[in-house]
Amino acid sequence: LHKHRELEPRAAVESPNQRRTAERHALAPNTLSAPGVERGRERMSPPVAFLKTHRTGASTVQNILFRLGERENAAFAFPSHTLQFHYPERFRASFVDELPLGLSEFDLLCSHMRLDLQEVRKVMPQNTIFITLLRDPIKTFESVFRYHTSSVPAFLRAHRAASHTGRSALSIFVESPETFWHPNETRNGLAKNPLSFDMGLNHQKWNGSWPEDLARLEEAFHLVMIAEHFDESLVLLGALLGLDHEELAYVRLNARARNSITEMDEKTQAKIRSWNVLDTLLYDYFVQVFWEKAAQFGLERLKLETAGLRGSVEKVRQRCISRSEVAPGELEDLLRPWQTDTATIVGYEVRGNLSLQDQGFCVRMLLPELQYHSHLYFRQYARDMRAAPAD
Ligand SMILES: Nc1ncnc2c1ncn2[C@@H]1O[C@H](COP(=O)(O)OS(=O)(=O)O)[C@@H](OP(=O)(O)O)[C@H]1O
Repeated sequence: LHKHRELEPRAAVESPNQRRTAERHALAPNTLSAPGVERGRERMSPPVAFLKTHRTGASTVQNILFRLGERENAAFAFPSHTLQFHYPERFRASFVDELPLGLSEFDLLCSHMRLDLQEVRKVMPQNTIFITLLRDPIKTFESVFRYHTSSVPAFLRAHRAASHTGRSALSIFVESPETFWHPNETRNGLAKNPLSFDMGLNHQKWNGSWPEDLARLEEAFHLVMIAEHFDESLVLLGALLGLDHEELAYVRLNARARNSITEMDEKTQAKIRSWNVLDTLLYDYFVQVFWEKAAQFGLERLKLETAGLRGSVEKVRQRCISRSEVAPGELEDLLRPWQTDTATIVGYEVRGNLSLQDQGFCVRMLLPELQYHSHLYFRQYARDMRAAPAD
């Protein structure tokens, strides 16, 4: 495997994201790879398009898919620039990088985008499995607000208005969101119904086509996972993709430190719900669809499999992690998640004295998105991921 390449993201101004050591890390071999997998393609699973929604637990699912793709030497449909498909623009097939030399189709797509189903279908093979992940809209919004405060104009205004008031920017925002939010302003997609926005729906207001749009999404997606039933969701994902418990085992990635979570009283929660009413509609709809799928799978079987998966998750934690919820400043570069100026994202310390094989397995399990993406991108194209084009 190539050496992990350091990246200089365009916006790397905050010290928590700066590479503080000159150390370069080689990723130890992927223990789950069959020998020689670097050369030949060893695809066993169907092609997958994973719509990576914001602040839902999607990096954790993406990590499972990254590991799957690396193991099987899959061709990733990566964005041509950065980690995201020109977000928050609506996805277009032209945002995808070229097919790797000698290949005729992509196998996996799992980077952030605003969905356009027809455009994704132009990129992915016909038998692609479509999956995504939704989270309780109140929790999602609180997380999105805190994490993306500086990059979403409406949030930034509320943040400024809150300074010196002793109140949270979130409570000030939801008290009168229209004061801070302008419908035509770009980069405000996440400021109202972020889940619906990512799903490509009209996220500003309900209209007559909503029921039809929801039904179309239901038809298109083989599985809409639910973060509140994360393990059950993974069991259903495993059944779709033919993955066993060890392949589905995960650690919770991209989580905020406790002091970066805004406490919400009931009034604030109710206001968040009403500002994001379309997300509630979307979420409730797919929770119901989820339990229909679970019933088809068999509820007793689901319970058993979930317990089995949890056992594997626990084993992986024991095997790989020496410390959890580690502050970014204490993490080595390779394992430090991307930070924003309004949220601290914690990570993990990998156990010392691991065999080379275990190191390869464990480091991949804990790799934050940027590091894993750039590793896979380099592996696929033998060049570094491109920075965002200049405006
Ligand atoms: N397994 C599992 N179950 C439940 N919740 C989980 C899980 N994995 C990650 N998380 C929580 O998801 C939040 C991060 O989401 P994303 O990775 O989608 O964020 S991002 O959009 O890629 O930045 C982040 O939420 P907050 O900590 O509330 O911000 C994570 O804690």
